Amino acid sequence: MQEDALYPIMLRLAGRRCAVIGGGKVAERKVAALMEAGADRIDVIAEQVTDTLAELGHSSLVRIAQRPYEPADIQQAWLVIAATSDPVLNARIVSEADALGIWANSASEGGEGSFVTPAVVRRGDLVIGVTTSGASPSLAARLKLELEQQYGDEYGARLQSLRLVRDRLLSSDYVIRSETDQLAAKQHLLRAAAADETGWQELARVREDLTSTDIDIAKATDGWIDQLSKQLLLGGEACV
Ligand SMILES: C[C@@]1(CC(=O)O)c2cc3[nH]c(cc4nc(cc5[nH]c(cc(n2)[C@H]1CCC(=O)O)[C@@](C)(CC(=O)O)[C@@H]5CCC(=O)O)C(CC(=O)O)=C4CCC(=O)O)c(CCC(=O)O)c3CC(=O)O
Ligand SMILES: NC(=O)C1=CN([C@@H]2O[C@H](COP(=O)(O)OP(=O)(O)OC[C@H]3O[C@@H](n4cnc5c(N)ncnc54)[C@H](O)[C@@H]3O)[C@@H](O)[C@H]2O)C=CC1
Repeated sequence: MQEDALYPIMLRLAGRRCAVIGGGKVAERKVAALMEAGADRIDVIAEQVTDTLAELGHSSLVRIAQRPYEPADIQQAWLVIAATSDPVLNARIVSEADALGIWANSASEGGEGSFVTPAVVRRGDLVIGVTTSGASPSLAARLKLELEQQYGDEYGARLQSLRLVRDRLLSSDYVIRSETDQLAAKQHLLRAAAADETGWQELARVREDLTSTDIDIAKATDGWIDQLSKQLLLGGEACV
């Protein structure tokens, strides 16, 4: 195992305070990424900020303190990004954050702090993060472009459909009549649904056409599950 290996996780930021120190182009990109990830309270501390950041400062999401960094700036934060133009200061900020048990990233030295930020592709609930562990941020950006071509917007719709099927199948009152091992049968169907190209499209179409009630969606969801059951299960029938 490589000593500097990274452990990938996806963090939930809503309701958690983030602090970005620095207000240049890099800080701007980090703030945008935090907002895309659902952060709803970002403190920016910087001597100078870009016009875009100044504009964001008018919203309730981003609060800007235009002055040099002070250690008290991170004490209430859950996550800190040090993106000033001073690498020594960035190192100090992440080590102060580390000591307080706060997630910390340094934009000027990938080996410092508790996390690095990947290049990200978002398609609804699908989130793909790419990192080269600091070896080549440009390659991470390049691979992101390739993945954007490969995984289009349809993946958002696909996941919405799959979530419906999964919620329905895993609800405790959903019973597959022919099966003794309910969980194994349900997991079998869920794996098949993830590979199926037609069911999710039909469900997405029904959702788009939906004018009246949720019943159509429930019916279409059950229809997809039934179709998979017929192909895959002995009794060939799923029901409540
Ligand atoms: C370690 C890390 C720390 C962190 O920031 O978390 C880090 C560190 C550094 N980046 C530097 C330079 C550049 N970074 C980019 C771009 C991105 N950098 C990102 C992440 C990371 N950069 C983390 C590891 C990522 C990984 O390897 O997987 C991306 C993916 C995401 C993001 O920024 O959030 C984003 C693409 C976003 C997108 O396109 O979607 C470009 C290209 C460009 O701007 O076009 C360049 C110039 C070309 C080049 O150097 O390749 C320098 C030298 C600074 C200097 O010269 O002073 C350092 C410092 C060092 O090397 O230690
Ligand atoms: N991680 C990444 O993706 C990349 C990182 N970098 C690194 O990120 C850093 C920032 O890059 P840019 O945004 O382009 O720089 P920049 O020069 O545009 O902005 C630097 C910001 O730091 C602020 N600052 C400096 N000293 C400060 C202090 N004591 N207290 C508070 N704020 C202070 C300045 O006011 C300014 O807002 C650089 O160190 C660079 O090496 C550069 C490119 C990509």
